[in-house]
Amino acid sequence: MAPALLTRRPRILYLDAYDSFSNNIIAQVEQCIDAEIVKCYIDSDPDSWIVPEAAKARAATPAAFVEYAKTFDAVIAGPGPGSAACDEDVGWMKVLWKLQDEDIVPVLSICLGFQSMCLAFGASIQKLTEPRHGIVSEILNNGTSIFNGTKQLHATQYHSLQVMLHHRIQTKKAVRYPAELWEPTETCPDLQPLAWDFGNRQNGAVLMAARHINKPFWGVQFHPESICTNDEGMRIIQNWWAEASLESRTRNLKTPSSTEIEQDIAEDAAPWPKDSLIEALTMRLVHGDAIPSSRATVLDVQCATTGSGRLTVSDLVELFDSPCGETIVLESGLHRDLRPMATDTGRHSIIGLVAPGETMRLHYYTNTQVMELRDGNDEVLQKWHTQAPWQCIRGVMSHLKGMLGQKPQTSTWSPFWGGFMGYASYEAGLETIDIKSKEEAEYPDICFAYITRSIVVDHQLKKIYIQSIRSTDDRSWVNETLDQLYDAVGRKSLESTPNPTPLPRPNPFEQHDTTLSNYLASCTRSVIDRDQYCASVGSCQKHIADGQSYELCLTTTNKIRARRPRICRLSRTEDNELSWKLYKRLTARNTAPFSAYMRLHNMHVLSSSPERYISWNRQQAAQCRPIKGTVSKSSGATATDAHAILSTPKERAENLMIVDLVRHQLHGVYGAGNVHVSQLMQVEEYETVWQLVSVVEGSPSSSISPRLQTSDDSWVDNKDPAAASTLQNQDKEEMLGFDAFTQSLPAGSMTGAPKKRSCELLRGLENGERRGIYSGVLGYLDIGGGGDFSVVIRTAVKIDAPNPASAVEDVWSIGAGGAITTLSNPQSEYDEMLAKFSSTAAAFEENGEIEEVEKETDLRGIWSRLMEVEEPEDGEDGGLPAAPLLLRTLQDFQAGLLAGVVRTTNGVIRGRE
Ligand SMILES: C=C(O[C@@H]1C=C(C(=O)O)C=C[C@H]1O)C(=O)O
Ligand SMILES: NC(=O)CC[C@H](N)C(=O)O
Repeated sequence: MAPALLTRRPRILYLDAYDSFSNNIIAQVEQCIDAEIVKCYIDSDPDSWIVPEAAKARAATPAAFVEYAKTFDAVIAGPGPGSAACDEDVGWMKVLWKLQDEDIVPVLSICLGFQSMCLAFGASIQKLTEPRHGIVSEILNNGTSIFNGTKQLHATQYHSLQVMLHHRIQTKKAVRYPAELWEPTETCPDLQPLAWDFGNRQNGAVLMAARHINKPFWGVQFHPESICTNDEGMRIIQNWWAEASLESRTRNLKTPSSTEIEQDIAEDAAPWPKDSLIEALTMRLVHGDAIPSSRATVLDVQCATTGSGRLTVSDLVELFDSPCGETIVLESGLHRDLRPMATDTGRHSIIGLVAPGETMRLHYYTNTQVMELRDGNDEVLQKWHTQAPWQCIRGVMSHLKGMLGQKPQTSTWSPFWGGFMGYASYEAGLETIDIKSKEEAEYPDICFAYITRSIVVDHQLKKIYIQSIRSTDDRSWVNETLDQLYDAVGRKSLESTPNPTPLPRPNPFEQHDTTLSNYLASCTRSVIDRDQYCASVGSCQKHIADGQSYELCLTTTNKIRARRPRICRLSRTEDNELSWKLYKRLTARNTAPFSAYMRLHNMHVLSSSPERYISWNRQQAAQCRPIKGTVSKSSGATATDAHAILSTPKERAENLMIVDLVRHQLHGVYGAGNVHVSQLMQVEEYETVWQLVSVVEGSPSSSISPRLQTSDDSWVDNKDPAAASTLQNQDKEEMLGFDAFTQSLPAGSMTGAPKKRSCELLRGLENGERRGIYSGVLGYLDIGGGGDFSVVIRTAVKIDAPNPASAVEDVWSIGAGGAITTLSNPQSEYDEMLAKFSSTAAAFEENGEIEEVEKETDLRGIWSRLMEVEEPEDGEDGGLPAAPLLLRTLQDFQAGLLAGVVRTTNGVIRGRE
């Protein structure tokens, strides 16, 4: 902690240039300095900020900003997309550098902020030869000023542009004597260099930090807050504050008191939607059209459990006839011996029973901003206009939680008791960051069914929970279902006796079904053209080189078309069952910890996602598990090869950027000191792949209310009206997970960073097409306060034609893509996209073998490069010869293999016969 030189708690203004790392900086500063930090965007109207009354009347002018800035002890000008030379990209930052002596405020500028500062004092901004995003390097500094006492500094960089002081080391690539490195130049006499990076030969010497020689302005080009910057990052902030607070001590600020601020917030934030509306909506959801009894509704969790034996999730779903109608299944993929694929993420499967005529739903459409409450027949009961759909859902969840009565009296816990199951589209996510989608969609952007009856399977304990949260007593249903499942478990066990080994999963590819066979035979696919995709990758890289983005997750929508069987046109049940069969083929071909089947409204969603977006438990501890980096085992790559590929700077940079982005999102909700990276870029071994996975966790701070601290078993229901105000605070604490869920949309691994600018660019690059359910999130919101959502990838989506009875063709959309960085190879990116598409498209192939996809010639490149790889002699035990194998070739090969262009037999690479 830096020495406190001010007699009161200092206030620091954080100017946010719409970066995806801002909250990490704020959290770091809060950990170094006991200060109040106020975050404002670079283009916000100062009048709309929490300002003293006097400043409130003024227009959004630089003068108003100056008045506002003067109320702070210091300012941090943060990083962001774009260029310091573009006024819109830096907003109010440029006013800082012109402050008159009497108004001057100490500033720490970071990255874009640093570039803006240097530009103001004579430097120019130039593109780096090789952009540096997510790259960690050793920074040479002179140990003075903000670097005072620093040891070896390793820091993460996120920049494409650099500051040119026209220093000899930059122009001549040499200095006359070592101390010249730290001297101001003739062009920029006011800027003293404090640090340089020599880590990249192409870029030469890149300026990493500077200070103004007689104004209290300091700046760094690197990111002191990144998870991969070492502890010296903290020391730099402390050093800055030690110098900045000396300046601040001499200033006499008129600062608003914190009660004034709170009042302002309370006045500004219009309480929407009204609590009474939310209550009415919740009642409608819970009671449908039934008239609620006079007593306050209590939702008891009625629950029974039994062993699952050898029953699979599919067996259970079919037992309830769910494939015939609407249903939602969240399935954790299992190994062949029925063990969970992943113990952390794949322990449970959840079947949401959608009762015909009974299950209520909420829909929301981004283009019209209309929300609908629908009844069990999918008819609209009520609809209303809202700009705050998530506030509405939040309110309902909060109310439902308040109605929770008795919890299950079981020794173990099911993560879902009942509540909402469904999805939010990518566009619903975009709306939360103020990117509007005006195009009409044929399906809702948010779709949640209110699930009151559910079956949860704990694959680890081999236990089934049969649960109901109906407002009326549902004991008899629970008991009948228990008997039904008990019998089914017994039957399945008899079927497999006397075979002592576990039953293999049924292979849907071996089961004969004429309708299905004909359907599959009629399938044709259309995949984006290689040149077109590579051109888009090139455009992404141009935007990155221009400093507009650090990483862009480019995607495309591929299609599979099939002739619709007559029987499916005639019978909705048959149509639904066909989707279910396709889902079973998908999970057999591409088993995944976040598989999901959803038939609701006009949507058929078949998902085999490997990626968790976010989960949070009932105590509000959240976990995100971003994946960036995959190596397929079937390529013949050994664990050593996988580690080698996944430790290349390209893969690590991709992963690091998303880890920092996810930390930023969680910091925004959980606050400084409560966000931890519990796993950083570890290679995890799965059944068929190695993955580079990080785990970022947010936990409620230790000051949280005792109610949340209690274990589930000692839950104390707090309905005492006297505790109302405490409850209001508790509401915030109890919805932390939900808030992290909504405030992190759209999922960062599908956008890139910085999120907002990247999403805007991607819309242009993807021709403004909706990504829809693909790229969205799918999962559940539990009435007990928890939740779990996957990222919707490796997923096929079909939307019913307006008149399904006469439609002759089914169109399945399968989105696929990948993160593009400056180090990406466009051809390999196409192959990677194709591989991801094919992992899902495989469900639509007749014999389960992957057919050659369109544009055969496209794949020749991979093959010819593979040919350069030494082939094992005939009869020699295969395995890829590791030494001559270029990493790039291995990646391409892997993509080719997934795409079905190449395959291995005993580890020896073969072309298609
Ligand atoms: C875009 C997709 O996947 C995303 C991109 C990944 C990557 O670039 O490595 C990995 C997992 C997903 O976050 C997709 O599967 O379509
Ligand atoms: N992280 C940043 O602030 C980046 C600044 C600027 N857009 C660049 O790429 O150089």
